[in-house]
Amino acid sequence: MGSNGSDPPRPVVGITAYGEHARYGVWDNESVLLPRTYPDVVIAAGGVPVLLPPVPESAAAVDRLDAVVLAGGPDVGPDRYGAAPHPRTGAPRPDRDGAELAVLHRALERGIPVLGVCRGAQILNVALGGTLVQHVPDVVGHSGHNPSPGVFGTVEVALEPGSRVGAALGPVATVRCHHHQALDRLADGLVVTGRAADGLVEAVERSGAPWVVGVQWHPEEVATDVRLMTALVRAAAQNRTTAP
Ligand SMILES: N[C@@H](CCC(=O)NCCCC(=O)O)C(=O)O
Repeated sequence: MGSNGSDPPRPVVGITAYGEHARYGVWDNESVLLPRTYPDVVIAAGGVPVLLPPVPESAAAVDRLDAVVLAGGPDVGPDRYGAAPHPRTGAPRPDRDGAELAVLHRALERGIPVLGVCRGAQILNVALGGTLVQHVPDVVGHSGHNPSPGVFGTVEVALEPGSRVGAALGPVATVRCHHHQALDRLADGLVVTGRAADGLVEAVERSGAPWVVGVQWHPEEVATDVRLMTALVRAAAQNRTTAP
């Protein structure tokens, strides 16, 4: 039941989190972390956020969720897509790779909506058999995708009419980006629905139900624009009413 006692319950959205060493309060230890912007944008879109730590048990938590957000984060291990590491690829994070791949596969099995953000779009492509460009400047230069550490670039993206991102955002979106990798060979079952002017893939989706979208940009970085997250939460609510 919703907060006023009569509305339908708000969709519960699991968000995958970082496992990082961190210092805060009295703590100086391994921590489960996520920028606050992620839960805030889920709440603003009408969902209830829960964190999914980078542990195998997070896949079991998917059975209690209505939707999943695969958050941004470190580089996906190249072994996950059959490549040798590029010198600029970050240190492997097998715990997070393994947990997110398991979360995603369980979400797809259950048929609940998924939004992959930046690394999350890359995980989506790798999970379904695609590959990644390991260092964008090798291909097109950074062109605003990754200006400097801690700074998000501004990129204009052309979106396919009739796609899920096009329906949510219109034909062109100006987005915030921070990535040095990108989608390369597209996985079977994914279609490109958004590209930057330099040709980099910025958005992909699976056709048909459920709602499965990956974006190379960061919708959670623009608190005033919750349209994409709202599309995810609406799809989750719709899915709950139609699921067997
Ligand atoms: N590592 C990948 C993914 C980009 C991404 O998710 N960026 C946001 C967070 C970055 C971080 O935590 O280091 C890439 O750079 O392409």
